[in-house]
Amino acid sequence: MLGKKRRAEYEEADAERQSRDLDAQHGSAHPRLENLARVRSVEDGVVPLELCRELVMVYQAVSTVGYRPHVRSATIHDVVTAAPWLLPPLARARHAVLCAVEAAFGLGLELGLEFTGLIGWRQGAALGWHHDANREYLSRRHMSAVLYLNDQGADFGGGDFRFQDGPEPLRVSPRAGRMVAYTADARNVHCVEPVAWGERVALTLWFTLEPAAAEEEDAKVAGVLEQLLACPQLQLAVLPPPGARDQAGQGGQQDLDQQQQQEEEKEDDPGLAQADSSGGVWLGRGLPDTMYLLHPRQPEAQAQAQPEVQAEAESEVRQEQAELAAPGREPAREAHRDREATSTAAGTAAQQAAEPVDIRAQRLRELGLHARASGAAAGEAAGGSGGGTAGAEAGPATGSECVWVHALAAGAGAGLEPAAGGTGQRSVGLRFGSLTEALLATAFTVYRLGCVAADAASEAAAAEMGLWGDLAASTEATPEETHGLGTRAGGAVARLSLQQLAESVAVEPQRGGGPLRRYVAAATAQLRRQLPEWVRLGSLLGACD
Ligand SMILES: O=C(O)CCC(=O)C(=O)O
Ligand SMILES: [Fe+2]
Repeated sequence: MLGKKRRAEYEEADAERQSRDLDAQHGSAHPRLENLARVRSVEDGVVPLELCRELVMVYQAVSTVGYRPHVRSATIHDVVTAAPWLLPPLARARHAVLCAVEAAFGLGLELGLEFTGLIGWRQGAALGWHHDANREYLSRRHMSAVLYLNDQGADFGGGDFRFQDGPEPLRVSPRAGRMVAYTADARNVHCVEPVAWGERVALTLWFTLEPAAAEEEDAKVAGVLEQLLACPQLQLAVLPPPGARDQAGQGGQQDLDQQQQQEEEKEDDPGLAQADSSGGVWLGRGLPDTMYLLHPRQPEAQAQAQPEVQAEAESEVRQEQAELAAPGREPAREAHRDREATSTAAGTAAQQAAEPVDIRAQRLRELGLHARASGAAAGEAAGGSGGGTAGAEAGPATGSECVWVHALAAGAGAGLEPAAGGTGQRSVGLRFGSLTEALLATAFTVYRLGCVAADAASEAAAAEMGLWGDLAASTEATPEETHGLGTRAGGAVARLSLQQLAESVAVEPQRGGGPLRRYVAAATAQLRRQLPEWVRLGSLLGACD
């Protein structure tokens, strides 16, 4: 708890801040936002209630005091630093909000995330009239979105959000799953009324139209994950990528045995053979390569015909990884020099193309995770040299570039079906919107493996697995939810959830054995060492100050 003196200091600073807010010179709209059809939007059901509850738990586990009186917060950076395995729900929610904001304002994939934070407002917390770009250093904040995670009346009293003037609605009463989004400029002066009791928890996001600013948050998160995944305790016995026999793992005889068995299984395992021949991009040092084969999705015939392009992509990824690992790095900064120009092109293409174009795919290409022009019109327009093949089996065609994880290409992903519109092929493509998302998936999967190993040993881990189990049950309702990292406007792109990816690892394949199962056995043995620490941190879930 804060001492009285410190609290008084905070309150004084806050009062001063608020009094300056409306005098601030900043607050003119970004040119792109000047002529929007609307400047604010309120929408319910932006994420499922289960996800809201989960995020409240993440908030409780990670938040700290400090940034204003009676308010606690956990930024995405706090979460990745303190408890990276709690990132996936945060990543899912921020992605869903991003999609909702883009759709509501017709911003066609132009927004980048500048700030992601879980914020809890306790009794007495309030915020006077202000707009969100009211400081020089905040001028790159162009759009704001607040996703409420719990319910006024049930979890807290007071705490209404109000706009000072302008279009209706002028008052927004927080409830779980409700989002208020608005331009951050002076057209949207707003306040938060005092919280009378309880705790009001929200996911607050700021978006930017500045490409460089859009990268910083993700780069920080990816940087921490990279470090974590490279840490010795998490070094996994890496099975060699299919076909890369000279890159045998470090685990001695056991790995060699696994490798041998894997080779044997390839004979009757078309999925694995396909992954092998398409020569995808392997993500990350020390990662479970059998699970994370990133490669641009393409017809099989092309996959075999263009190995050199794949090789180029692979070496670009290695270079990128080296950059990520280098101290003082500024990842992918150079790649963004031209982004403003290309994103304008992307915007035009998005308007012209019948299907949406995913600008995050462009970011992936910049990161070197994609290097192929395969003739998709929208993709070419969006990036010049890029382009991918529409997802025939894993969702309605989008014409956008994709990075696909051929998860468990051996088809061992029990519980993973091809996404909506699937043709029933065994190879399952998972689409990630960014390197960060892919890394998050990795971190999450590692965590899940730890949970599986802890199964019998730890009540804390088991309780948490129960939570995930409930979520799994709740996501079976509709294909959209099942594949729900969120659907883009018009539902044109379906995504598999990270949870499903994790489950694909945790669930033992029905047909028994296979490289996946052996991988899980080897990895869990190693992860067990890490487990006590996870359990200790996991038990912080639900703890309050
Ligand atoms: O939590 C809310 O409803 C709005 C918060 C807000 O206006 C801000 O953080 O700038
Ligand atoms: Fe605000």
